[in-house]
Amino acid sequence: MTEIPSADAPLKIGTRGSPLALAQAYETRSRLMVAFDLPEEAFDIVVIKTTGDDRSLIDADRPLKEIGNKGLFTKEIEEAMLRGDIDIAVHSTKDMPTVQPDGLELTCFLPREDTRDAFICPSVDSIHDLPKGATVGTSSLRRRAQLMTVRPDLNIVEFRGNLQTRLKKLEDGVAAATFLAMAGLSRPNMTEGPATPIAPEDMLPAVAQGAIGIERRSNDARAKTMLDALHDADTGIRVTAERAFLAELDGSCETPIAALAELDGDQMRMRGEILRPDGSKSYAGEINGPAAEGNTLGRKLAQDLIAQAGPGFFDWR
Ligand SMILES: NCc1[nH]cc(CCC(=O)O)c1CC(=O)O
Repeated sequence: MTEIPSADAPLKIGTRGSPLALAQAYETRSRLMVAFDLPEEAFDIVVIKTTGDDRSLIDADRPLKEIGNKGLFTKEIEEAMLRGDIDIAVHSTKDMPTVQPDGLELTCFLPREDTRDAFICPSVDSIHDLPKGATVGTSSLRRRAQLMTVRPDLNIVEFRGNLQTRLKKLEDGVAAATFLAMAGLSRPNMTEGPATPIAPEDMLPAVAQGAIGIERRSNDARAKTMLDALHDADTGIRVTAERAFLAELDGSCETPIAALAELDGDQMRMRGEILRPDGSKSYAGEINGPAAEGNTLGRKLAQDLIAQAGPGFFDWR
């Protein structure tokens, strides 16, 4: 077992307070307890409220991107870590900007779970079976654009809040269906219910969907030792390639973007898609190559799509 430098004080694990975020923090703590044979008391879970958790902002039905897109769920957590109030931060990597602030790094990824989206609908099992003009709820720009390419007749409304809130809205007839990441259902153990996984061919997931990422201060030797032991190399390679794709395209959350890198031995297959927000145009592509060059593959795929889309594609921004 690796020796932990100066393990006297508990390791402070920062997280948001949502059921999904807490489940991710508990999973991280359990893995550290096993890896280093430590008791629960060796850790403190510190809940931090972020802009994205501010009910007064969230309850107003404004699209998330208007509230402040980049780092909506991460800014306050990163500030706490830079101050030393927490030592590590557990995130859904999907919510993370592609670049971390000076002094912090995101280099630890837990084994990736189901990357697919789920179709949540009490009445039918597929998007294609929804009645003409049906109302569906989502606050995701990507899902909205992808839906509009296949079902331009649907009435898409802003849908926010945790799983319970959304299910209640479906019950109340506010919408016929909604969408969630499969990983967001399984982590807090809420797979029961009207959820059908959607194949990536039908809805390519968001960059890094289903991957928990753990951030730390660059100069924290204890945190580095602990997180190095949890890191899953394959997940790291996949997520890094997808984030390179995202960085090359945009970086902000204003463009509907999807990507999925998969490994077969030392080979990577990566699919990507960019869309106009209204679904009127979408460009998709695929690239294959050595996993060791994942970063380059991600950037190349992004450039291919930019070339396909032609000049002016991003003009609506
Ligand atoms: N945007 C919120 C968010 N961030 C991460 C997940 C799910 C878990 C994951 O993909 O890691 C979700 C919920 C969702 O998209 O349904």
